[in-house]
Order: sequence, then C-alpha cells, then structure tokens
Amino acid sequence: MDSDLTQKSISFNSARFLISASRLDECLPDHGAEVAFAGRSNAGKSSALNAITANGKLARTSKTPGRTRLINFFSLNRENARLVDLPGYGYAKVSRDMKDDWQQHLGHYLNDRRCLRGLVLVMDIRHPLTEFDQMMVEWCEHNQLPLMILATKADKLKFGQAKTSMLEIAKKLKDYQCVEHLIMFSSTAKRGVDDCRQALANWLDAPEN
Ligand SMILES: Nc1nc2c(ncn2[C@@H]2O[C@H](COP(=O)(O)OP(=O)(O)OP(=O)(O)O)[C@@H](O)[C@H]2O)c(=O)[nH]1
Ligand SMILES: [Mg+2]
Repeated sequence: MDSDLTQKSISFNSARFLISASRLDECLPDHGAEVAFAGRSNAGKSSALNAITANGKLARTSKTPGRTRLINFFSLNRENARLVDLPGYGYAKVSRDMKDDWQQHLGHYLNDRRCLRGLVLVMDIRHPLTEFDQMMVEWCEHNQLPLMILATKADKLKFGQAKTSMLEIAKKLKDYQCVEHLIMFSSTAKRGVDDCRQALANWLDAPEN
C-alpha cells in the first residue's frame, strides 16, 4: 500500500512537550523529522509556536529576553515528527561564557541534526534581518536547508507599514534559494498561522532525503 495514504495528517493542536536538552547529546535520537524555530531573543519564537499549536501554555514566553535557554522538543500526532524551540541569540545580559556555551550548543544542533527538515526564522517585523538573522540565512543557503521566515508582531504596525516592511525583506532575500516562505505573522492577532501550518506540514510530510 502507498505509505503516504497510511500517514496520519499532522495536527498541530496535538503538540505536547517532550524534553529539554542543553546539549546535543541530550537531544532525542536523531530520527524522523524536525523543524526548529530560531531567532533573536524576544523575537517571538515561543509565542509563534504557541499560536501554531493553539496552545498558549505549550512553550514558555516572557517579556524578558532570554526566556528559552534550552532546546525544547514538542511532539506532534505523528510518530517522530517534532517541533523544536531554540534558545534565542543575541541576548546581551548573560555572561560571555554562558553566551558562548549556548551558541556552541545551538551550532552543534544546527550543524549535526540530520532529521532537521527546515528552519523557521522568527524576526520582529519592526527590526528584521539583524546581523545574526543574516548569518542564519547564509547558513541555510550554504547547507541547503529550507527556510521559512516569520515576520512577527505585525499587529504592532499599521497594515500599510507592515506591507512595506514585507516588501523590503523580500527584496533583500530575493537571491536566496533557501527562502521558501516569507510570512507576515502575528501571534497575538493569529495572522499567518494557517499559512505557516501548511508550510510546516509540507516539510514534515516530505520523504526523507
Ligand atoms: N504584540 C505582540 N507581541 C508578541 C508577539 N509575539 C510575541 N510577543 C511578545 O514578545 C515577547 C517575547 O515573546 P517570546 O515568544 O517569549 O519570545 P522568544 O523569541 O521565545 O524569546 P526567548 O525565549 O527569550 O528567545 C513576549 O512579551 C510576547 O508576549 C506578537 O505577535 N505580537
Ligand atoms: Mg522563547
């Protein structure tokens, strides 16, 4: 029988917390399909995950940057399909050592995780494409990893301003093959959630390469 027909369609509402890891060797076995959420501290990664899974309590969010300090894994209704909330980068208030430590573990995860199917790069629509964001885009391009950009907190701008910002982001990214989706997003207003879910389901459904 065609295995695609036997696969359950992915339901994001069924997401559950699995484990937290501070290092690559604490992560779950590298099987199945994962999509990770990366971005600056306070950009809105955990909030985006909560909007996508329609579960406000799934990933912890905070007004204070640096809330997510571990790599958090969330299961979906399909065995071995997972969403991953990564610690934010660029948080200035932690010590240099701690910062290096995180970045190293993040680097290990991104470089070595074979089941990673795509990266969701979350950026505040009012401060898009920071230096670190650009590094992530370059990294995805270099590693041929599909990239989805969520320009979030769109509710903080008037619609016209948000549109202009999207056009500017699109212009800056037009030469990157890795950018598969650029979505105007708001966790608060639930904008872009359906488009994001659709794109995530396609990545998680794709056969292993
Ligand atoms: N208005 C508005 N606020 C948002 C939105 N998304 C997130 N926020 C707020 O932004 C702050 C940071 O959100 P988080 O989701 O915790 O950010 P994060 O990227 O996970 O941060 P770290 O875990 O520190 O890396 C919180 O106060 C959220 O309520 C949004 O779409 N609209
Ligand atoms: Mg977070």
